[in-house]
Amino acid sequence: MQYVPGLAGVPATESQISYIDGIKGVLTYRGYDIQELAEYSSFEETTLLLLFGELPTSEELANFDRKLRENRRVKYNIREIMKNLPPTTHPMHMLQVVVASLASFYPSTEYMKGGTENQDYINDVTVKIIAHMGTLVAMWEHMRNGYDPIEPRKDLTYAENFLYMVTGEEPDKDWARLLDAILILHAEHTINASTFTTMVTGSTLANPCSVISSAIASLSGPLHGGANQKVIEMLDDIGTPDRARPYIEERLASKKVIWGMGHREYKTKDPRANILQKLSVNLLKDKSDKLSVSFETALEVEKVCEELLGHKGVYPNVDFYSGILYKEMGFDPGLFTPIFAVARSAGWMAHWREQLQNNKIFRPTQVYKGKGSACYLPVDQRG
Ligand SMILES: CC(=O)SCCNC(=O)CCNC(=O)[C@H](O)C(C)(C)COP(=O)(O)OP(=O)(O)OC[C@H]1O[C@@H](n2cnc3c(N)ncnc32)[C@H](O)[C@@H]1OP(=O)(O)O
Ligand SMILES: O=C([O-])CC(=O)C(=O)O
Repeated sequence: MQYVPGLAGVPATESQISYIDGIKGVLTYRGYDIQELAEYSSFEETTLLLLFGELPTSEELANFDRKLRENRRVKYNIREIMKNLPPTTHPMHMLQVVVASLASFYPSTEYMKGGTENQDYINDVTVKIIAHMGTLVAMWEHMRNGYDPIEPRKDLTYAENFLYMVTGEEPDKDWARLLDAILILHAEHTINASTFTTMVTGSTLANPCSVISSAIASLSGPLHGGANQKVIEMLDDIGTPDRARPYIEERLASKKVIWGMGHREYKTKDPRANILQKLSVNLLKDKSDKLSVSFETALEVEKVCEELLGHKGVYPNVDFYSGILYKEMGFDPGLFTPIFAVARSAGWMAHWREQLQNNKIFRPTQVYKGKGSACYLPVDQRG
């Protein structure tokens, strides 16, 4: 029996949701190329595609969109739970706690029987969780700064409402479209750590709110979704493009990772990093005729890393350019990973549902390396 660290290359499931070609740099959701979806689809439509496997008809889309809009508002008790968190709570920790607490309001006795026989509960809770994610992140942005949250609106798309709830201003259509594309790009990515967490927790038939809470915890780590905040901190630390090379060389010499670089599945540049880089250029050009210092520094970091790490197949991943976009859009760095979580809730729910269709509890084995047998000695007889 061979142990494979990190289960690298070990299939954990059979899935129909998304596909990666890590050599060619291709990502598809249900067969549709990510570039096309980012350009032409909406987060709402992409979510339906991920959940049900087909692009929806206009009636199906309108129906789903209406349900998402109707489920944006959170219960008073949830708001009270949030009020009692210290304002220093990182938005990812808030999200983990509050999404777990949703289980109190959406208990899962029927679904706990297993299988997918209670399809209404599964569909309702899917909408509830995805609709609530954006609301909770936007609410906390005000609450952690000592202000009352802004109520969600039903007349706006998911991305528009998120922008409105964070800024309190009428959402700019171009920025909402940009955020929509960002949400699509982050919505799904095969069996990454947080999706695997979803599947493991889901396989025990835990309440779906607990399932998604565990996925949020997994995404928060800096080796996974938490890297997007680390990237902007790193770029700020570097300061200017001319300081990139010595900074990278020093980090590599002390065996530290370069944030936003490298990926288990891609041995080339992540296709989403290419798209996010182009979106950054467009946004920056719209705002001024000069690129930002962060962006120039990022380009230099990418160049130096290609030279020093390219032979290991280490190139920019999805987290490398997203922070620059968020920064230009005026989001606080604490919001970067939560925005990722909002988007990824679509993929998590799709995998949770797929797991239930043919559930078998995850219970791998181990290669035991401990003592053969040990003889118990009472504490007063130990040397
Ligand atoms: C949304 C996401 O989760 S995307 C990933 C976000 N995470 C990051 O950006 C953190 C930085 N990146 C990393 O730590 C890694 O690349 C991971 C965790 C993403 C993938 O890890 P693994 O698939 O286990 O790759 P592994 O660590 O084996 O890397 C292979 C080689 O490349 C090197 N390498 C990989 N990523 C990096 C990096 N970011 N900086 C420096 N060296 C790196 C490793 O040191 C290793 O070198 P070695 O063969 O000489 O020992
Ligand atoms: O796939 C992974 O390992 C990490 C991830 O979630 C992504 O890149 O979107």
